[in-house]
Amino acid sequence: MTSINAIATVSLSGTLEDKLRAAAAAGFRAVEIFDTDFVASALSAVQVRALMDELGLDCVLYQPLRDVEGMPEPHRSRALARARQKFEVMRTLRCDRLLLCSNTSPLASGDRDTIVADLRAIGDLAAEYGVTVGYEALAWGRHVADHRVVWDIVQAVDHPNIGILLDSFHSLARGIPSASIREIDPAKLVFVQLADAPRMEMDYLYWSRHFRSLPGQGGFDLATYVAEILRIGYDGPLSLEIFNDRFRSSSAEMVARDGLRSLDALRDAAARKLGLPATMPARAIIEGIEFVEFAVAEADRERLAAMLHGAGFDQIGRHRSKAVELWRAGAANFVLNYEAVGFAAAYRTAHGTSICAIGLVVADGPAAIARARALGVPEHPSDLPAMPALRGVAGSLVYVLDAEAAPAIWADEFVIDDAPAEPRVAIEAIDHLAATVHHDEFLSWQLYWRALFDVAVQAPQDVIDPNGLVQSQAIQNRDGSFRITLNSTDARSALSARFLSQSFGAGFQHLALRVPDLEAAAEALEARGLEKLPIAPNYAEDAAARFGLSDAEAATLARHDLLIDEDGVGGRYRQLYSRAFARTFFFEFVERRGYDGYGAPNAPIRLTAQNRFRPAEPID
Ligand SMILES: O=C(O)c1ccc(O)c(O)c1
Ligand SMILES: [Mg+2]
Repeated sequence: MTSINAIATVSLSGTLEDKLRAAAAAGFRAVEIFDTDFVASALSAVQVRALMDELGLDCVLYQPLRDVEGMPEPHRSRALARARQKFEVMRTLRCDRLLLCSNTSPLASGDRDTIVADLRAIGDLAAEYGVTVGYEALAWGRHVADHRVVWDIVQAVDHPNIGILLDSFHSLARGIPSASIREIDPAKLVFVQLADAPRMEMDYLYWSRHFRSLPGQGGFDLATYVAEILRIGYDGPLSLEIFNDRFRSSSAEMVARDGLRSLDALRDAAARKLGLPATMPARAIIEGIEFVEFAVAEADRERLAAMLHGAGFDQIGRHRSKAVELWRAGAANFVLNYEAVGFAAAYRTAHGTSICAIGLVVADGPAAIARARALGVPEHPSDLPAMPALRGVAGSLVYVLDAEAAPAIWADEFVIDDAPAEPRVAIEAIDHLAATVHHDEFLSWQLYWRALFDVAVQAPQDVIDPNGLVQSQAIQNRDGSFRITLNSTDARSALSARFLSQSFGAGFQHLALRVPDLEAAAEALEARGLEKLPIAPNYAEDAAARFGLSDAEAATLARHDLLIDEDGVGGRYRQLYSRAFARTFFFEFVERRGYDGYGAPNAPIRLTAQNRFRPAEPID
């Protein structure tokens, strides 16, 4: 089985030197050098080779050479001259594979015999330098845009120095069946480039150059693609070639680290498809959210207690030895941590009163931790051996509770009071958590959840905030008992951006609680003093017309400031929002009747309502 992981320099930000250093620091031992990165670099080929020696990197591909086959003179001779010059550079770099991408020039001939003859000429030249050329079908190639056509041409060329190069983006963007890879002779498969991408309706070139992502961050079935490649016996490098606008402005170290993690997770997924022995435990099955932990500043104690009370929670326990309280409503547990030292205290210092950790119940706790280790996800020392902690992308913690051990934690750690006399709001459980993350880290968080846990993603949503566009991605387990949405924006004044600056970093901005009947819950919440988010009166009239509501139903929406959505196939969702605590987090109450989404059409209504409470910008 193949084992070399590589990354193309084009995937990483910075100068060529920055890119090489980041790749090596993340643990890569091999890279593809992107032609423009080298041409633009202040380093000579000799210096690049010396740096790679110092960093322990091999150059496994130089790429691309463009617009060669089918060109009329004088372009044909020029193309051969360019090829020779690249072969000279490659000799110094000690690189023996070159990527030739299919011609996009309007001058190019589609005549098959001409293309075959030109590839033979390139092959003869490559032979002089001991180079093998991999011919790649660009999805937008002028005459060759499909790897099946490339394979047909490569067979006709029949030259020892000319083979096929597969790039998952070009194959999967065009919907070419992965089973077609079985036709390829592995001895002629020169190299494999991998990229994922979100599914979009867009021309191939623009989609490829701006929206590629790491495997596990998009919508392609890369596990099947790689399984087919390994099935035919390919044992060369698997290499990430990611053109992505976010990555161009992100930390090269973060992208390189995520890149290696994504390849390891992908190899694992492909091995499972092939029934090969696994190298790490399977993605962990999440059974639910056991608790959410708040780091609370002493000064916020009363205000937070009032808000939680209004939200239907009661304190039902105290920690046996720490300044920690347990608040509960139904199956939703909130842990309020007032400790002066430790993780929560440090988190509070950095972010203010906020959600600092979540506790997830997984089917097999030790296996989940073993997988995290295999993927290089850092652990955080935990006081409780039964509850190890993983670091989330932005520093909050994910406690991992084994399903067998979870029920014991409360009675072991806490003195539990009798049930309070006041009737509670009929809260069932935590429905979902909404995380707001930095624009740069949006894809990193996605990979984190998708590589570690057995979750699926819904289609990404664009949400309109009155002050800018927010991208939202829902992630959930199979039975919907774990749901999280990731939200990010680069619009400075959007609510989620203000949350990031107000709370000094990414975190959970809102938490949704599921109730069986939102009208009854609204009455109970109002009786307990919940401060609701007022919704514009225009909304109920619009919703009544849109969903054919009775006058009574519309009046209920208006009276309780509810939002409603339907999925058109019988599913219905109703929502009620609280005001925010200290401009940082807020609650949502949801009634979910056969509905699997998050009320995305209502997000602009809610965001506009929240915007009314936005404090005036300081004048500076
Ligand atoms: O977008 C491009 O031009 C381009 C270049 C080289 C590649 O390997 C590729 O997949 C795309
Ligand atoms: Mg490519």
